[in-house]
Amino acid sequence: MQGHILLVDDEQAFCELCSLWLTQKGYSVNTCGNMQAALALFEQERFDLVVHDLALPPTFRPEDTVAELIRYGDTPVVVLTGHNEKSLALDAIRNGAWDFLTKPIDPDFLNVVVARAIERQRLANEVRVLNARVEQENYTDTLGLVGNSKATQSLRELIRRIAPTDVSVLIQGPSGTGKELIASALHRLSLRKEKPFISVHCGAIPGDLLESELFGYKKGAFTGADRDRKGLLKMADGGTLFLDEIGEMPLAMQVKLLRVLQEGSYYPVGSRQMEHIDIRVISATNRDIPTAIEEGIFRDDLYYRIKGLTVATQPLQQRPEDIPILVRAFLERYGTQHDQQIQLDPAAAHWFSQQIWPGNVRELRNVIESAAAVCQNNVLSIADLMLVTGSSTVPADKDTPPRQIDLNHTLDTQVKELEIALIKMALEAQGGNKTRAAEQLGLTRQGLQNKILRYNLQ
Ligand SMILES: Nc1ncnc2c1ncn2[C@@H]1O[C@H](COP(=O)(O)OP(=O)(O)OP(=O)(O)O)[C@@H](O)[C@H]1O
Repeated sequence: MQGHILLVDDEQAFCELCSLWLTQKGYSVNTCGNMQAALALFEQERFDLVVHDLALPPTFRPEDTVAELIRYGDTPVVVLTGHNEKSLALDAIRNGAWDFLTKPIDPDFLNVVVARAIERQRLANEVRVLNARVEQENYTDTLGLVGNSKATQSLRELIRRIAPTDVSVLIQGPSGTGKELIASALHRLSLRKEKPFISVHCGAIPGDLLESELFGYKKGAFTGADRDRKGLLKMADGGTLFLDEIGEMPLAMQVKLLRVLQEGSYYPVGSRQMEHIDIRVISATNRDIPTAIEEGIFRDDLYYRIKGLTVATQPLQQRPEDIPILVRAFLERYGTQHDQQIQLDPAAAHWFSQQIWPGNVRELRNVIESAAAVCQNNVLSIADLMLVTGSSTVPADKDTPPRQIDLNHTLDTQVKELEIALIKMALEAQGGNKTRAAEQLGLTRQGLQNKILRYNLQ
């Protein structure tokens, strides 16, 4: 079939003749005698072209038809006009019609105009598909980083540029904003990609174990060391060592790590044999390291060593335009994993954008996966979201901290509660960075510090 055409004309004999010409050329044709019926059919079926008379019942006023042509959207419309209706034809074209034909219709002319219009529609569809593909690639590229906000776009660009270099990278940002994802993307795009990517969660390994985990040990080095064990540093040799939550590393271990990074060599616990390694170090933290240095819990020399290039991740609150894209991507991933296509109810889609996500992308993803698991008939609804989040109402607005107004409490108490909630939110959103949290709240750093002390929020 060459294309599907909707022919709208109140003259039945003309419709029959025209349909015959077009079907002989391989098109399929539906005819309607008035615009109302045509629009109803247009809603139900997908047409490649509409061929439209202008003087139609009930009013037979061509201007009325011209004004309504817009309702055929992107589908090309060829209008049929009488001999002295040139200005009407021009009006129709101004209103979006693709071309016009003057009655009486010459079948050869009809054929040429219809073929051109259908070809134009085919090309427009192709462009649309290609654009959607490019857009999709922008949203989720090989880095696995979904989102199309300015922040996410810049992040991708930065990753692409710094990945092939061997420079150390410090990724800084709130929890759940993709720091580990970025570290692994940096490795995958680096020249070390064939070698190991070893991830060490510095906050999860107890301080006294961290040294033997990183450096490895010799049999008999301590009670329980019943065999030689290779450390994570050696395992990462030639590849990338990812030091997650480096801000949590005990000070004593920081000194030892600094030495390894400076010298590229170290002794495993209980060994006299020096090991040499060649690693690229990527670190991540949700702490504000300069503040940690001021507080004496992080060494400035180690900071300057690991800092190299700093990549900052933003909380979802600062890039809300990523939320719908992430929701769609996680639903699709869930669907692929479970061989199930899940639709998102429009109210549920709206709900996601209305929420504050302190746990950022991780929290968003968990909520989607839990709701997808309990949803019925493959449609994820508000009720599913309420069920998995334990909420009973939809919060009013994302800028409004969730709280109850209660006339049984004094204004002072409630203002204080609101202040505490806002300060906590800002600190959480800024990964504990007081300077940025103060900026977000419109306070000076000292002003914020005073409130933190007053409300005992340390
Ligand atoms: N832009 C993104 N696109 C797709 N998935 C993302 C994105 N950002 C984060 N995620 C997903 O969110 C989850 C949390 O990400 P990740 O562990 O990288 O965050 P993090 O910043 O390292 O968190 P933490 O500081 O708590 O360790 C992961 O499942 C990750 O795949």
